[in-house]
Amino acid sequence: MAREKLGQQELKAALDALGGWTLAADGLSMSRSFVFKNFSEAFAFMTRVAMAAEQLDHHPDWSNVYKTVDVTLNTHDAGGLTELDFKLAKRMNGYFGS
Ligand SMILES: C[C@H](O)[C@H](O)[C@H]1CNC2=NC(N)=NC(=O)C2=N1
Repeated sequence: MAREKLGQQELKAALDALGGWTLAADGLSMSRSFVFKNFSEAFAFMTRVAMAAEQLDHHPDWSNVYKTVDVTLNTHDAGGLTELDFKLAKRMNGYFGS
């Protein structure tokens, strides 16, 4: 259920409700850049997200340069975006504070 690809309308609604994330041109993934005050804060965020990712068994594609964490989410198995991506994205927004 949680790993089923969302339909076009579900996807639009979920993205609007979430806030801050951009849908890729092909519609198969979504991305957000999180910018922190410094490296420590960026890495603390990544640590919290890593715990959540393990809990959900759902993991981000991400990179970190100094105080910026660039994240892309999708569900490989489903070949697109699923409920799980939105669960993880919501946690990230929560840890970030918006
Ligand atoms: C076996 C295990 O459940 C899968 O490999 C999980 C792990 N984490 C995952 N994370 C993401 N982002 N997409 C997946 O399809 C995925 N699959």
